[in-house]
Amino acid sequence: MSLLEVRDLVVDYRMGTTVVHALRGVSLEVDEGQFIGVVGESGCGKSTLGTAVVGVLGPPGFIVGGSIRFRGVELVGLDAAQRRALRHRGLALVPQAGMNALNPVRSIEGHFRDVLAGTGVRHRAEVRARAVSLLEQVALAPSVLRSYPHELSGGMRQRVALALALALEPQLVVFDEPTTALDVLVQRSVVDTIRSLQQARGFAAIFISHDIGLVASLASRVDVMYAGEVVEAGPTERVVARPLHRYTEALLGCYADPRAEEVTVRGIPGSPPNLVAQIEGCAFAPRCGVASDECRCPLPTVTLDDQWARCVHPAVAVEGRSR
Ligand SMILES: Nc1ncnc2c1ncn2[C@@H]1O[C@H](COP(=O)(O)OP(=O)(O)OP(=O)(O)O)[C@@H](O)[C@H]1O
Repeated sequence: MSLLEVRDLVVDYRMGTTVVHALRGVSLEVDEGQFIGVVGESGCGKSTLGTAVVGVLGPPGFIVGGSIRFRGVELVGLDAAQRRALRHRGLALVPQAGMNALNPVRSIEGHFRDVLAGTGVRHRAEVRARAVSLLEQVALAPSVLRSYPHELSGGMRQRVALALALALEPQLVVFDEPTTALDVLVQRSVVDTIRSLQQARGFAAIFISHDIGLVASLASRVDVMYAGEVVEAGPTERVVARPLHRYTEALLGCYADPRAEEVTVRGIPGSPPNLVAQIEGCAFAPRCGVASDECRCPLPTVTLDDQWARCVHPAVAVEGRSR
């Protein structure tokens, strides 16, 4: 049994009569201690997936189908109190580094007090000792406890968010674009901290990013999302070196290897589809250079070793093809 099993997850955002179909049947698995990446362009549903998994998706977002099993327990359909209890027993979210990840009028110590209260740690001295130890693990000084979020740099706030997530002693951490708002050097040092914490503590992780290069440096497996679906998945090295789906191929073309002799970066023409409309067949077809009429019909799943994609015209010769 996997630590996390997501099956055919469907999530809509409902605003009056408008419905955005943000997740259109997403399935993925994460094993104990496994580090997976979820990549895709803005608006493809990555954050929706992350918030649904940790149980913090709220109106106007609704799970309308599918299943999320964590350690064999079905999370879909739990009430808020049950979800909260479960979060304190193994699931944590590290959101983007922005100010809104932390309460601007609460000191950092106050944040630790709130989070640790949920784990039964309430005595002031104990809260302080745990917080100092957690801050140390993310390379922050104890004096940070007295600070308010606006007094810290973006990188420091991101480290605080990381320490707060670790306070829950999670078995699975969802990192939602944790370094997007940071400059490149700070980004690198936060990523190094995430990597070494994961190795030391052995938690499983879902690292959400639009940057497939960054994900490749961290995750052993990657799921590529487009328009609310996983369109390709497999071991990261294989997906990066030999993408099957034309969208993954295009996404990889957007990132340059700075060590390459000749650097060419291509954008992807057009933009992702509007998720209000129903989509028939491959959502990437209108932007794909090799699309045909078949791409507007139900799609085959093509496989090569332990990599798969839902694509009519895979970028390399495949071994298997099934409907
Ligand atoms: N609170 C909301 N209300 C209405 N629509 C939403 C809401 N949150 C997300 N959406 C819509 O759901 C779809 C998926 O959004 P989501 O934020 O999950 O994508 P994403 O891949 O995480 O994008 P980004 O990288 O920009 O955060 C988009 O069409 C988005 O506009």
